[in-house]
Amino acid sequence: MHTLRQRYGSNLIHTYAGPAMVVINPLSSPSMYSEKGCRREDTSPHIYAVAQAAYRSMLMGRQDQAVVLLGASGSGKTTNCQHLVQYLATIAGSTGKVFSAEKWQALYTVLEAFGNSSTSMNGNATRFSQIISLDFDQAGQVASASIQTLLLEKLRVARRPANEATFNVFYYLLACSDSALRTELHFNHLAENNVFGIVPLAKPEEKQKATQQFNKLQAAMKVMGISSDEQKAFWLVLGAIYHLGAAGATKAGRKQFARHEWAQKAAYLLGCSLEELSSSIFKHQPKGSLQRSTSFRQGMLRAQRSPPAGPKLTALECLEGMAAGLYSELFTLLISLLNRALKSSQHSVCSVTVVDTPGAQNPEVAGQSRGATFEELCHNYAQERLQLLFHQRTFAQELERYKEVAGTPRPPEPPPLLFSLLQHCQCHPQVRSLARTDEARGLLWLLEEEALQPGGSEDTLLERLLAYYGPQEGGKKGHDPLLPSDKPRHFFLGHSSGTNWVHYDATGWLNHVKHNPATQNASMLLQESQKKIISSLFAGRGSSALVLSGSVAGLEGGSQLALRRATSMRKTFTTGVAAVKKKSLCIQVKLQVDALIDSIKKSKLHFVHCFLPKAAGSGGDPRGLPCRRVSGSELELPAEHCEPAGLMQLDVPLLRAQLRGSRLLDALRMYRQGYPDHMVFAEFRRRFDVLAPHLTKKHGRNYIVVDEKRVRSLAPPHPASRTPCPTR
Ligand SMILES: Nc1ncnc2c1ncn2[C@@H]1O[C@H](COP(=O)(O)OP(=O)(O)OP(=O)(O)O)[C@@H](O)[C@H]1O
Repeated sequence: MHTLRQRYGSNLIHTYAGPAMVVINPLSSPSMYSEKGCRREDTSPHIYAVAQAAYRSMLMGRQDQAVVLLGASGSGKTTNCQHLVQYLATIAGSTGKVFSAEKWQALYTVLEAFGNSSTSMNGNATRFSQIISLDFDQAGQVASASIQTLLLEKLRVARRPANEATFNVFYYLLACSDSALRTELHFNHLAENNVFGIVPLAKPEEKQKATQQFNKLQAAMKVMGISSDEQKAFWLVLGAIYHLGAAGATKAGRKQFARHEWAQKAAYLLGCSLEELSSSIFKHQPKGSLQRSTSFRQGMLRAQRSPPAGPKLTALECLEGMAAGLYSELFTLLISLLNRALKSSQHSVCSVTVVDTPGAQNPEVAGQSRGATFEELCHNYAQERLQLLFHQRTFAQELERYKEVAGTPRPPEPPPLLFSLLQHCQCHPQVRSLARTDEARGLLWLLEEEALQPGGSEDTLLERLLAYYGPQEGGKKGHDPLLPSDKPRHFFLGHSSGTNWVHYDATGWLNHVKHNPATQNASMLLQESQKKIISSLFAGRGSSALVLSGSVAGLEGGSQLALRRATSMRKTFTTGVAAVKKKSLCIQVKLQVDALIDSIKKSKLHFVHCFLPKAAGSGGDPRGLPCRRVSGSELELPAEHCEPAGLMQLDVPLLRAQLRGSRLLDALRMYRQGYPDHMVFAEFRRRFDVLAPHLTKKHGRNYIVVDEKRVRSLAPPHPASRTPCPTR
């Protein structure tokens, strides 16, 4: 370890913690870990070491492996994933050399363009969950690969929190320097207003960078085998979404476009008439004058027969639904084209899967005064479920083992997780009615019920939620996972075992989760396009099993192993609750996370915890922060290598909260009792003591005692102590 630090400077503060690993900075050279078969204890704790451990375990046991990355938004999960995949591909090599480093780089360039955007917590945040699987042959070489994506934040294309951006690709396209393409997309004259907030970058240097990014994206798509005609189809649909935003929608009276000239451009790019476009967005039904294909008309008739329940959607919500639908279709197509480039007919025996989801979201950590959105709730829910998986593998299974070892003290059970509050439903899905009951259902279920109830509102939703899970009279203080806020339709949820209190704003959630027919009509519009380059790409997609309720992409299955994974995911969507409720948007969120968990739970799991060293601050780009990552040597190097101000950049309470929320100390206690490996523990303590030197003291040689009272007093304040709660 010492040698590595001398060679690579400011890179290492990773440590093993029993079955999991902490990574605060992943940058290092693959050559350090170049031997395929190194044992874990021979290598320094590092993201490459995780990759190597998974690879080695797969080779030795012929068992599928999965690496799951956990942590807050901006803590470096995606960056670590990229290092991990690139490293695996490099050390394993590939059959017939079909997977070059250039190909992996191209894959990530394309994914980042279409799936990332700048948020208050991360200047390049991933807005979808991805499962990347590398399938290996008998000789341990990469034979094939595949990607599945879920939980795409598709509404971001039309609506998002103030000061946040839409998907990167829009800025790249708006800055493209190809004049023929600009003319074709009607980009020579841009609108002054855009209801989706899609506007070109203002600063010349940003514009120039976006132009370069667009060229890079085109090159990457080419590397991934996406032809220029296929690329053109992408630009046309993205251009149409931009023009729909410029067209806007009426605020009152008849639902229609506010500016028809821009809607006309959108219709032209999509290859349909203005009337067809307007009908599919606002009327959801055909007019007698629609002359086109019967299937288009039949689809509209289907929509007419099953009108959405509850209060009507506004014209703007219909328009947003169409934009989100178009983008979701485009993203699904993209993933399927990427899989086309990754698949091969080579026989594979085992796989290593890497799971990257958007990190835990908390606008307050980024200095934002707004409440968190429904999308942020979904990402936090996925993080809670992955944490639960960590909990099950780290604690539940270990506790079982302890029971078998006589005389071994039983380690404390960690506190319950929040996830049950979010998804809980006790009754059988087949017989569950949608009528309100006194049953303590989870937030996602309650949200769905209230959205379908006449008179349902965010207020009734919160009333019920607080009645089931809020503070009770005589209940233990400080143990409630849910707290009321003094702002209407706001509430607090204590994520990560109460170490990350998120203030949510439920305003508009009911309409948000309502069935929006315009979103579904998007796929039909693309399939029926008069532009062949569009219709040929999308034709047949709606009826095929490529998309599950528009939520999971990449289920084509190129290899045998990929087919197996796809089958497992499909099963999640067709059995139990899913069979009855897969059309419900709220339940879909749960099903998507179920599918994600199901796809990896049979594998041997490796967890990587990534920590954010410092909050992004008030709306700033975290990449611009001077001391972006904590590194071992920043903490330990002599003064000439380490600016004292650098140390001041560490947000120690934030780091402590993440450390507690990750349950790593619990895991360590368990690990110490189960596997007394003095070296590992001593190393962990040496590195992390700096975060809480006064919280730990040594008993005997190597036993850690955490003063829980003191830890609690140093943790971020409980929201109840900051906000007066009138209902308490
Ligand atoms: N070790 C590192 N050193 C310096 N910068 C880093 C490091 N790791 C990541 N970054 C930068 O920090 C930013 C956030 O990283 P990344 O996008 O990987 O985080 P994330 O956890 O995946 O976030 P999200 O959950 O929002 O997608 C990126 O711009 C990345 O370039």
